[in-house]
Parts: sequence; structure tokens; C-alpha cells
Amino acid sequence: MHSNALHNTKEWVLEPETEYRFELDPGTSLAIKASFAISHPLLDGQAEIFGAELVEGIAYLFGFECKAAIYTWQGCTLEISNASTEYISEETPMSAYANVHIAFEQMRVRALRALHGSPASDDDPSANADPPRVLVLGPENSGKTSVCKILTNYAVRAGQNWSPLLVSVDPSEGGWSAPGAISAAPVSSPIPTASPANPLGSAATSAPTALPSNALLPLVYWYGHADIKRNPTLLDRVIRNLGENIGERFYNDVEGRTSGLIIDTPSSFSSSANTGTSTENRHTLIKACVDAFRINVILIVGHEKLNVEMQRLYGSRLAVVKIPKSGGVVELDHSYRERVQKHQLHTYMYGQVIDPPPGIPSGMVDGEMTADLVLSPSSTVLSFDDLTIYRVGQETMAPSSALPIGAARTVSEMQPILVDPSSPSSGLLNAVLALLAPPNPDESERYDEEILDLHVIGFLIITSLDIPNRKMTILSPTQGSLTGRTAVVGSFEWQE
Ligand SMILES: Nc1ncnc2c1ncn2[C@@H]1O[C@H](COP(=O)(O)OP(=O)(O)OP(=O)(O)O)[C@@H](O)[C@H]1O
Repeated sequence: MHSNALHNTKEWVLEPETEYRFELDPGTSLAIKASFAISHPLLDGQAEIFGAELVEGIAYLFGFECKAAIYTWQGCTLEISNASTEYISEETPMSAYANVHIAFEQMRVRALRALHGSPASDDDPSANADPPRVLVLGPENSGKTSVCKILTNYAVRAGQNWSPLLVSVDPSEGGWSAPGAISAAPVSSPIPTASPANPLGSAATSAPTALPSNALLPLVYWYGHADIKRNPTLLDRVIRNLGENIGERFYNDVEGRTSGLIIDTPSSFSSSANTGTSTENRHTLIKACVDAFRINVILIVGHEKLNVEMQRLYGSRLAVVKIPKSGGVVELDHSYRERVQKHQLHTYMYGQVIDPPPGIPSGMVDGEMTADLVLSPSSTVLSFDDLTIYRVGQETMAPSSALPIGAARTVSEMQPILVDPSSPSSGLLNAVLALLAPPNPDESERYDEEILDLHVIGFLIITSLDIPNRKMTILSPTQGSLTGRTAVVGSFEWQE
């Protein structure tokens, strides 16, 4: 056993190409330490979590009902404190995912060579020199987010200095910021997994002074709702904005572009069952991604019918590839997802703190995952006139069928409507607001719907409203004055 052995632990010996899967109950945490001494004379063992390698001898902490798997290609030994549900599986789709990664790697290398004007002699000169720009689709609980993470982590680990752009257009997960947002960030070091509050790793947006070394600086747009059918026209618009603006923000470096991009999508893009999303809306939003990010590969996670549907729509102009679903993916129910959203907002405000399981001294866990991520948001009192607040679209919209034939509903869906905090029905108390980047300083360039096109620089919560004195209290981890700023409210609320 390792000299820094954990106490009260179980030891699991993993054979090559197997994975240890675990699920945590509410209020519990778990510590895992890997050791790599194996019987093979030439190989060292190895262990990875969704593609990110574990360092031997370090205790990794998991919390908040985390569900995940530690996979090993060569075998390893895991020392594990205490999981609520745990088992080892010998059947995983990791070889298939590794093959997809190898194909993407070849595309990246070809793109980089073409950029430098040095195609390899064995390359077909007519071969496409585009890097992989991948849209991952699949039904609920198919493991889309995990696949995106594995493929991104494999690219980062390849030792070629790739930094693929990871994009989340799933507003119910919120990527790196708050639920209701969609976002993109270039990833240059492996994304860890510790809690479902940060499924794609932690972002730097909320804590400029307390950054873990691998924090990301994402580009964020605000949709404001969990459900895509609430306002698909708005989601279409913010997806297109994200696609357009990643170009400006991240693509100055042409070499960086050769790493490609990977997009995680909500399950409602893939299936109308359970989600109530019309096929027309699904297709429109998939097309928004294909156009905005110039997608050249669609990966379908384990869904034959969707594969056929996408082959029919896109098979003639881009690669549509079906990959198997992992049997380890856990079915997440609605109440779990709501708990994660609340926890995400808490993490955004206060940082991520996972208490080690009983018997594990906190000094023994990977420091970056605990103390470094504590944030202290500030409460500020503002006058109603200091902050301009909008809501996009009217609260009660007539169904399309009630409109005169040919009448467009988009006007009201996309209309920014000023919210009056002094109105008792403002809906602002405990609401989550996205703080927008400043509008164009040139007045002549301004337009009515400009606020739909501005990216997000932070989030805040209105924790109290004092209507007689026209004051409101705001909780936000972002330093700096809010006076004169513009914010947009959606349908998320949060209370401590
Ligand atoms: N091999 C595995 N072993 C154990 N847990 C896993 C495995 N793969 C995925 N999970 C867990 O299962 C849950 C669902 O996976 P994931 O979020 O990747 O699916 P999804 O298709 O993106 O979900 P959604 O329906 O939200 O779009 C997550 O908690 C994830 O960590």
C-alpha cells in the first residue's frame, strides 16, 4: 500500500480495459487514489476519469451526487473511501471512442500540415484539410457530455499542444457558468471531474483572484431558460452569436484553429419524446449549430433512428458517425437535474467545496479542488435606476395557432422588454440575471435588439427588493460597479 494510504478504504484491482463506476448519495463524498504498479514487465498502469489521467498517489475528491467512472487501459489499483453504489464493468465503449479520437487526430495533423504548406507524402493531396468540427447528438442520458469530455481530454493529452474549443449549447447545464447560458472555451489542460456543478471543468469568470490553474475563460451568451421549447427562436439567435463570435475571440491564432471544436447539445435536439420539442424546432436548432460552427462531423451517441434522420439530412455533405452508448451512463431524473442547477448557482457564487469523507484528513486531498475554490460574493445595495433590466419575449404569448395566418410571432418572442422593479409583478425577487457586456459606444451603431447579441460578463441574483425606497440588494461574485449596466432576467430563481 502507498505510504500516504487513505483510511477506511477498499482496494479494487482493475484489469486492463475495465472501469470502476460509482454513484454518490446526497450529502456524501468520496476519495479515490490510484496506484499503477502492475504485473506486466514493460508497462506501467494508468487510470483516467473521462479521459483525464489520474496522478499516482493523489487523493481525488468527488461530491454532490457525482456519478462517474475510472477507466484503465493497462490496469491499476484503486483505493476508494466509500461509495454509495459501485461496481466494475468489463464492457465499455472506450475502444470505439479512442478510434474516433484517432480519426480526429489525423484530421488535426492534416489541417496543421496544410497550414504550414507541408502535406505528408503519403497523404492524398485532395484530402480535406479541415480540422474536426464536431456536433455530438444523442437522446437523454446517452452520455453526450461524457463523450465530449473524453474526446477533448484525449486531444489535450496528445502532446501536440492542441487546445480544442469545447462548446456547450445545453442551457439546462449551463456549461461553465450558470444554468440558462450557453458557452465556449478553448481547453488546453485536461478537464477534471469532481462534481456535476462543473461538468466541463471550472471557469475563471466568477473568481478572477482565486483561479485554479486550469480555469477556463469562456465566451458566454444568455438564453435564460432550461427548456429549449420555451423560446427556440432566441436559442437559435444566441447559438449563431456564439458561433460568430468565437471566431473573433479565439481564432486569431490560426494554429489554434487546427485543434477543431466539439459541441455538447441538449437531448431535446435529438428526440421529441419526453422533451415535447417539435421536429421542426429540433432541426432548426441543429442547423443553427451546423451553420454557425461550420460542423463537418456529426457524432450520434447510440441512437439508430437519429442516425438515419441525420444521414438523410446531412449525410451528403458531412460525416455522420454513430458511436455506442456506455452502459455506465446514469439515468438522471428531473429532480436531480434541478438540484444540480441549484448547486451550480451556489458554486458560481461561493466556489466549490467538497468536504472529505470521514477519516480522510483534508490535507491529503488535491488542494486545487478544495480550498482554492472558495469564493466570497458581495452583497450590494443599488437604486432601481442604477441597473437597466430586460426580459426577452412576453410572458404570456398567444400560441401560434391563435395568430392570423401569415403573422410572424418572432417579433414578440425576441422583443427585449424593460422590467420595472417597482412593479409588484416584476418577478425579480430571487431571480438570476445575466450581466451584459457594454453596448456599442457608437450610438449610431445601436439597434433595438442589440441586447440579444451582447455576451455575458457575469451573473447576479436579486436577493431583496425595497419598493418604497426604490432599492434592491444584489448578490454577485464579480467585483466592480454595476451602476449603468444592463442585465437580462430569465426564468431561473435561486435562494440560499
Ligand atoms: N461510464 C460511466 N460510468 C458511470 N457514470 C457515467 C458513465 N458515463 C456517464 N456517466 C454519468 O452519467 C450521467 C449522465 O451522463 P452525461 O451527462 O454524459 O449524459 P448526457 O447524454 O450528456 O445527459 P443529458 O441527458 O443531460 O444530455 C452523468 O452523471 C455522468 O457523469
